[in-house]
Amino acid sequence: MAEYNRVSECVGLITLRNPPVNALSAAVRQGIVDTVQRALSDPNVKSVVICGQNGIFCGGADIKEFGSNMTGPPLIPMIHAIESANKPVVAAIEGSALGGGLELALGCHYRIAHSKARLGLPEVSLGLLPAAGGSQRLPRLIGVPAALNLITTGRHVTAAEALQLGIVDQVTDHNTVDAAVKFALSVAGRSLDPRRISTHPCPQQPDLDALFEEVMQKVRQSARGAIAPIACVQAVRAAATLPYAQGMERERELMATLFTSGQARALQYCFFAERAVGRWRMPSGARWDTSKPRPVHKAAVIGLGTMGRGITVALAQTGLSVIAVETQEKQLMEAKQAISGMLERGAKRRGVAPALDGVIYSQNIQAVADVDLVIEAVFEDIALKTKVFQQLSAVCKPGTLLCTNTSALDVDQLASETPNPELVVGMHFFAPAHVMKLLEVVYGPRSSPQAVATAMQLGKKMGKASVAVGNCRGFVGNRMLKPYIEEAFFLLEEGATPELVDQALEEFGFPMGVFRMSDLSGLDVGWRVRKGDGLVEPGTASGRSARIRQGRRYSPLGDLLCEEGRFGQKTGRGWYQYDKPGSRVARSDPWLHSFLGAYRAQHGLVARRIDHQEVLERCLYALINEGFHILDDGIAAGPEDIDVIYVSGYGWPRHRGGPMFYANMVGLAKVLERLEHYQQLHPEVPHLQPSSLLRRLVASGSPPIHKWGEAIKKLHSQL
Ligand SMILES: CC(C)(COP(=O)(O)OP(=O)(O)OC[C@H]1O[C@@H](n2cnc3c(N)ncnc32)[C@H](O)[C@@H]1OP(=O)(O)O)[C@@H](O)C(=O)NCCC(=O)NCCSC(=O)/C=C/CCCCCCCCCCCCC(=O)O
Repeated sequence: MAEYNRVSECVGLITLRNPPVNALSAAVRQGIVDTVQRALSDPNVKSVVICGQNGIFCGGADIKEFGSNMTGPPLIPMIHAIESANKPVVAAIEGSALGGGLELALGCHYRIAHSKARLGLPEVSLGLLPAAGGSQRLPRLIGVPAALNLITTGRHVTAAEALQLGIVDQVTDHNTVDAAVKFALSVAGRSLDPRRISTHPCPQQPDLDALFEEVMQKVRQSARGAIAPIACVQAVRAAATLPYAQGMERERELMATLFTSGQARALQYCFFAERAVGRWRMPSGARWDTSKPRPVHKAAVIGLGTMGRGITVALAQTGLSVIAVETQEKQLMEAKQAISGMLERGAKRRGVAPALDGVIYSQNIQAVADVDLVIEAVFEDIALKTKVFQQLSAVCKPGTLLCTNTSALDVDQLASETPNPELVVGMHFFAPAHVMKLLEVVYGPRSSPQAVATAMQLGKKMGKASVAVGNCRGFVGNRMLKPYIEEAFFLLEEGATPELVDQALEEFGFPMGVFRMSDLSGLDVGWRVRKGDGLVEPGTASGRSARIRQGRRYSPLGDLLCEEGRFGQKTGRGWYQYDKPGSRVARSDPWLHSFLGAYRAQHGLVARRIDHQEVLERCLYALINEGFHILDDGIAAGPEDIDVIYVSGYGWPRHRGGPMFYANMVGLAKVLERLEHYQQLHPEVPHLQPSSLLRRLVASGSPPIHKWGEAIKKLHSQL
C-alpha cells in the first residue's frame, strides 16, 4: 500500500509500504494511484514527493505476481499519470530503485538519491525487459549507448554514477526525504514540460545502425541462448528510431513474448532459489532460523596452493584478519606475492584499498592458536588432512571451528579423527576460490548446527552462493558430474567426437562442453581419482569385457589419453590440441580422431551417427537422475539447492533454471521414459537406471517443482 501525508504545509508525501523491498504489488499500485490523485486534487498541495519506507525506495514489480493472474492497476498508465501531473513530483531514492521502481522514478519529474543508493533496470536477469516505459525513457534521458549498457546487463549503478549519467538530479548524504521535500518546494510552480522524459527525443547518436549491430553481436555472443538481452536491444532500438507511442507498443510486444517464456520462468525461479538456499535445514531438524552462528573475527588458512591462496583472498576481502600458513619457506614467499597481487588487483577493480595488512603469513601452525575458524586447504590426501586436523585440534583454542576445503574426501572420516567432531564441516570452494560464486558447506552426522550456521554465514559474507549439503562421495555437484562425464565418454566410444558432444552442450547454453572443460581442468584429475578407485588397468585388453570394470560399463578413454601424456591445456594436448602448453584456444586434433577410430576397431565397436538430441538426453538426464538420487538420500534438502549449485558453480545456463528445474520443464514423465529407453539399450550402465524418487514422483502425477518437497517428505515418512 501507499501512505499519504501532507508535510511542510504544501508538499504531498507518498510513502510506499510493502516490506521488505516495497515491491509494486497490486495493493501498492492501487495505493499510488489513489494517493497521487489525492495530492493532485488538493489545492493546498504544490508539489509531491514519493519515497519508500524503511530506507528502500522500491525493489520493482512484485516478481511473485508474475506467476499468477495479475490484478490491480497496471504500471504503465500509473506512471503516465505521474509524468503528466501538473504539479512537480520528486522521487526520494534511498536504498534501491530497481526495475519498476526506477521506472516509477523516471516517470517523476525529478530524482534525488541518497549517496548510498543503487539504481538499475535488472529485468533482463529475470528474463524480461523494462516494460513499464523504462526501455523508452532511459535512452531519452541518458542516451542510447549508456542505456543499452544498463538495460542489457541489468547492472546496478551507484548514486554517484547515476548523477554522472544524468539519471538523478541531486545526491545527498543527509536525510533523502527532507532533501526531496526541500527540493520539491524549490521547484513548485516551474514549467514541467522539459521534465517529462517521454516527450524528449533520444539524444542524437552518429551511425546508429553500426552501434546497434555491434551491440547486438556482443549481446548474442554473451547471451548463450538467452532471449531477454536481445529483446532489450530491440526495445532500445525502438526508443532510438520511433516516436514514443510506437516505441511503447514495441516494448509491449517484446515483453509479451518474454513474459510467458520458459526462460523468464527459469530466471525468476533462480532468483527465489538463491534466496531459498539461505534457509537451510539438516535431516536432524536443525535449521537456519534456530541455529545461531558463532562470531568470526579472525580466521586461518592452512596450505597456500591455488585453493588456499584464493580462499585467503576471499576471506581478507570481507575484512577479516587472516593467518595464512604454509610450512615451506619458498612456497610461503611465493604465496605471499601471489595473494598480495590478487588483493591489489581486486581492490583496484572495486575502487577500494587492498586489505594487505589483513593477512599475516606464517610457517608455524602454532600461529593459529587464537583464531575463531580454520580452513584447511592442503593437498587432497586423507592421511595428510587427518594429520593437519589432529595438529589443529591440539593447537587451536577450544571451540575453534575446523573446516576442510575438499572436493571429494570424506568429511565424517576427518571429523572422527578429531576430539570435537561437532566443530568440523567441509567448505568446498571452486577454483579460483576468490572468484567463483559457489560454496558447498558439507555437514556430517556429527557437525553441530552452529558450525553449519557459522560456515554458511561466512560464505554469505564472502559473497558466495552457499549451499548446505550432506556428506557423500562428490557431495552434490561432483557426484552429479560423474554420470554426465561417463555418458560423454560412452558417446565417444559409440561414434561421437569431442567436437560434436561439446557443440551440443554449448548450444544448450554451457560455456564449455564437457571435453573442453576437461582439457581446462586437467585430465589427470579424474585419472588420479579413477586410479584411487582401482578402475585404471594397464595393458591393451580389448573387447567388451575390457570395458566392464567392477561390474559396470567403464570407458578407459580418459586413462589412455593420460598414458600418452595428454593432460589437456597444460600439456598442449588433450581432447583437443593447443598451440602450446597453457594456450586456451582448442583446435580439433586429427590424432584424436584416428585414436578414436583405432580404439573402436580394437574393441569391436562400430561407430554410428549420434545427434545432438541423444547427447543432451544421455548426458543431462544421467546428471538429473543422480540429482533425484541425491534428493532421495536427503543429501540436498530440495531441488533449489541442486539448481543453485549447478547454475553458480557448474556453468548450467541460468535461463534454463538448473537441472532439476529443467527436468520439471521437460516433464518428469518424459525424463523417465528416455532414461528407461537408454537403460534398455545400455543395461550395464547403472546411472541410467531411473531413480525411485523420479518413478514415485511420476506415479504421483508429476507435481510441479515447488511441490516436490512435500512429495519427498511424504514419501520419506512412508518408508
Ligand atoms: C536489492 C534487493 C532489492 C534487496 O536485496 P537484499 O536486501 O539482499 O534482500 P533480498 O534477500 O534480496 O530480498 C528480501 C526479500 O524480498 C524479496 N524480493 C526482493 N525483490 C522482490 C521483488 N521485486 N518482488 C518480490 N519479492 C522481492 C526476496 O525474494 C526476499 O524474500 P525471500 O527471502 O525470497 O522470501 C534485492 O532483493 C533485489 O535485487 N530484488 C530484485 C530487484 C529486481 O530484479 N527488480 C525488478 C523486478 S521486475 C520489474 O520490476 C519489472 C517491471 C516491468 C513490469 C511491467 C509490467 C509487467 C506486466 C506486463 C505483462 C505483459 C504481458 C503482455 C501480455 C499482452 O499484452 O498480451
